[in-house]
Amino acid sequence: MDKKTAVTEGRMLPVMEAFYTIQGEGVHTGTAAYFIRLGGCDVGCVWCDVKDSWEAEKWPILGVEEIVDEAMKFPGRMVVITGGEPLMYNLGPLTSSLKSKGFTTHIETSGAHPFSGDFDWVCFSPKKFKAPHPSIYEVANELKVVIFHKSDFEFAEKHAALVNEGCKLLLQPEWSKAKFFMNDIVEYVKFHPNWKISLQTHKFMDIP
Ligand SMILES: C[S@@+](CC[C@H](N)C(=O)[O-])C[C@H]1O[C@@H](n2cnc3c(N)ncnc32)[C@H](O)[C@@H]1O
Ligand SMILES: Nc1nc2[nH]cc(C(=O)O)c2c(=O)[nH]1
Ligand code: SF4
Ligand SMILES: [Mg+2]
Repeated sequence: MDKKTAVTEGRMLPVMEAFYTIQGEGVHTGTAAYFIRLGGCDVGCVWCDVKDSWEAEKWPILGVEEIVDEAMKFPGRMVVITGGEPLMYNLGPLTSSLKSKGFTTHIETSGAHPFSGDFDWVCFSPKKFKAPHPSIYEVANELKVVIFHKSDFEFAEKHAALVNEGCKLLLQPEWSKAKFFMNDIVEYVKFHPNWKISLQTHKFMDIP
């Protein structure tokens, strides 16, 4: 079997790392989860906290069965597929295999590529560096906007107007600017109570 074709079809994927930890961000903060971090991203966020992931070629190409077998070794049944940008790949085979084994499937995505896969929870974090693909808006369960500049509040509202009504709205301080923007974010949420604050709690806990 040709590896390139298998990756195109989503039967094999470049895996940077996979680890069992606590979901540190967003609506499901505090829940035990197995993270699968796929290699490759073409979005190029200046403040990305996992720039090492960008080059897909650096990471081993693994078969979906092998990826799922590893996940099965841990007691938690929530899987978070992240990256890199996971929607660069066809996530159909990986998510259907995970769901057949009883996992709930979550994704962390910028939405910059067409949506694929069978997900129970979609966390959409749009970026100014590469516009989202229109397919993400109707499937997003959570809109999580990183605040790095004061103009990001307006950017957040622009995307909030495009997601479904039930979509949860969260503002997350960019890690290096968190102290600088914390007061602005707190005041924003106090006066726009349809938004909540998301913190990268795993960084405070010093866990992966
Ligand atoms: C590393 S990204 C990988 C998934 C996908 N590429 C994305 O951006 O959503 C995972 C999450 O971390 C957020 N993130 C990345 N760097 C960050 C930083 N320096 N401070 C706060 N959040 C950050 C992203 O916005 C995203 O919600
Ligand atoms: N603990 C933990 N929670 C996370 N939530 C989203 C993450 C990501 O990088 O996608 C992440 C991560 O890297 N670690
Ligand atoms: S889209 Fe995600 S992985 Fe890609 S550069 Fe931005 S934060 Fe990093
Ligand atoms: Mg992270």
